[in-house]
Amino acid sequence: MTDRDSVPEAGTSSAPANPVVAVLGAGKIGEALMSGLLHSGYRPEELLFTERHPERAAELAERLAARHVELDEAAATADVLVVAVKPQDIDPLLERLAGLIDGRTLLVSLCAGLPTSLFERRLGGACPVVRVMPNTPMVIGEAMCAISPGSHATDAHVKLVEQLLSSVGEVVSIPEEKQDAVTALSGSGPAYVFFLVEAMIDAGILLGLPRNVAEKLIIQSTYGATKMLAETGEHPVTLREAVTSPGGTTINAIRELENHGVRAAFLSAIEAARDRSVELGKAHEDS
Ligand SMILES: NC(=O)C1=CN([C@@H]2O[C@H](COP(=O)(O)OP(=O)(O)OC[C@H]3O[C@@H](n4cnc5c(N)ncnc54)[C@H](OP(=O)(O)O)[C@@H]3O)[C@@H](O)[C@H]2O)C=CC1
Ligand SMILES: O=C(O)[C@@H]1CCC=N1
Repeated sequence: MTDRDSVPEAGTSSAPANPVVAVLGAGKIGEALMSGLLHSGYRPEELLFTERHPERAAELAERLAARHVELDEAAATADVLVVAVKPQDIDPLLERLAGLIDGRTLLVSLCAGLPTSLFERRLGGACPVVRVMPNTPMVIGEAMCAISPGSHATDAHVKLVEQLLSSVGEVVSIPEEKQDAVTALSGSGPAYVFFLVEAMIDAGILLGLPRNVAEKLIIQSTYGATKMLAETGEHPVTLREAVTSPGGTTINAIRELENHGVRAAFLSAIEAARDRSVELGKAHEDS
C-alpha cells in the first residue's frame, strides 16, 4: 500500500488491504500495539517496526512475524508511522525522519507530553500528525486511547487513526490541551490498578492465604468489579455502598483507607503524573 493520497480504511483481514503501519520503537507500548493489531486481524506483512536493539528486534520479528526494517524503509513504505520511543529519545529520531518523509505520511505520536506542534516544526511542510495517548491493555484489545489531531491532520486522517485504534480498544477524541491530564489518568491508569492488585495480594499473604489463592481471589474480584462498573453503568459509590453492610466488615476497611489518606494520595499521584507530562513537553518547547 503506497498510495498515501487516498487514505485507506483500517479493518479486518477480510478487507483488501489495511494501511501499512510502521511502529518506530518497539518497546512496551509499540509491542502492545502490534500484538493488538495482529490479534484484530492485521496481517504481519502490513506491520513494520524499527527497534535499536538487534536481539529484541529479532525476537519480536520471530514472535509476531512482523518485519523489522531500518527507518528509511519504514518511512518509504508505510502509510502510517507510529512514534513509540520515549520522549527523551525523540530528538535524534525526528532529525533523521525530517530527511525521509515527504509531508504526506501520517505520523501518529504515542509519546507522553510531546505536542503535535513539535513534530510539525521539526518535520516541516504540512506533516499530518495525530497525538494519541493509549494504554497497555491494547495487547488484549481493551485499550483506552485518546486522540487529538495536529493542525495539518484532516478529518480523513483522524478517521483512519480512529479506525486503526478501535480495533484494539475504545477511542475518544479530546482537545490537545487535555492530553497531559489524560496521560496521567488513563495512560498510566493500568499501573495504578496493577499496584492496587499487588497490594491486595500482599494483604492476602499477610492473612496467611497461599499466594496462588490470593492472586485468584483478587484478580477475579477486580475483574468482576470493573466489568460490573462497565456493564451496569452504576456509579462507583452506589456499587461500593452495596458491598458495605451496616456494622459489617467492609466499613472497617474503608475507615482504614480513609485514615491513611488513600483518596488524597490518588489525587496527588495523578496530579504529579500530569505535571511530569507537562514537563516532558516543556523540555522541547524551544527546539
Ligand atoms: N508504556 C506505556 O504504558 C505507555 C507508553 N506511552 C508512550 O510510548 C512511548 C514508548 O514508551 P514505552 O513503550 O514504555 O518505552 P520503551 O522504552 O519500552 O520502548 C521504546 C523502545 O524504542 C527504542 N528506541 C529508542 N529510540 C529509537 C530509535 N531511534 N529507533 C528505534 N528504536 C528506538 C528503545 O530502545 P532503548 O531501550 O534503548 O531505550 C525501546 O526499545 C513513550 O513516549 C511513552 O510516553 C504512552 C502510553 C502508555
Ligand atoms: O510512564 C510513562 O511515561 C508512560 C506514559 C503513560 C504511561 N506510561
